[in-house]
Amino acid sequence: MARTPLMAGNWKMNLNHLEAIAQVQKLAFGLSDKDFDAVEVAVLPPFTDLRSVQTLVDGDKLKIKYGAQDVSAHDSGAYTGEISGAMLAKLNCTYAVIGHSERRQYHGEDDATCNAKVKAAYRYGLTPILCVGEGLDVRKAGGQVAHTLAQLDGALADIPAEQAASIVIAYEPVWAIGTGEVATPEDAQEVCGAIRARLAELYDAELADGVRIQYGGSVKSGNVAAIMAQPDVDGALVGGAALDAEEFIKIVRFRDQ
Ligand SMILES: O=C(CO)COP(=O)(O)O
Repeated sequence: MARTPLMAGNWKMNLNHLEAIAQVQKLAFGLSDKDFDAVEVAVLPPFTDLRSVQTLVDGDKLKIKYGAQDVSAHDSGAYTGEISGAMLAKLNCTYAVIGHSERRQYHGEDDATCNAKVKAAYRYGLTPILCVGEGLDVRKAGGQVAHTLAQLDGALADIPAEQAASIVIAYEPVWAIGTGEVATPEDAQEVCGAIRARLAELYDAELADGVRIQYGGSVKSGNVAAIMAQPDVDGALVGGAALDAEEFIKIVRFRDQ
């Protein structure tokens, strides 16, 4: 099955709502219909930017998709500081990132939390971008596949095939995030291939064949082509390089690099 590559910019805690408007305008100006025919492009701004991004995307009928960097596991109520799936759906978000390593590391999110958030995303029609990946200790011990697949199993517990068919998985080895140390294309393929094989076991081969698996961790215009050449890598989840519109556009145009 031909999987449309997904290039998504995770802005993390960068760019206020005014800067977000400028950034999306730069992307819209720089990208052409030809780009959007070949690649799905998404931005994942902070919550406070989403309304501005929605207004711009709707008003100018932009083909850029957008989503949130997290979603609450709860539907509504006394959860100070949380943002619900219903609120994100109301903003026409397509995606919700779930289980980013920074949420796991700094906010105590575990696989059960991720599972609850995946369910919450699907309750409101949001597509999860589920992040998985090992830290340096696990990598040094050669445990990257087992570790990453255990995260996948945990987050997908009780998720039916109708829902899992649309999920996006982002393999982000923690040691490669923001470090400038990119995984080799072979490293990325090893784990992304194992993720697809596990999806085939958990569901079936056809479903696994259709799911997009991104690589994330120090992706730049200079390394994206080699990573995208791997058979089981269907896109990139880009952090730092997504804050530079020109650089992100080059990443979208990975075939030209
Ligand atoms: O965490 C990431 C994307 O979610 C990757 O970040 P960097 O591209 O800055 O390494």
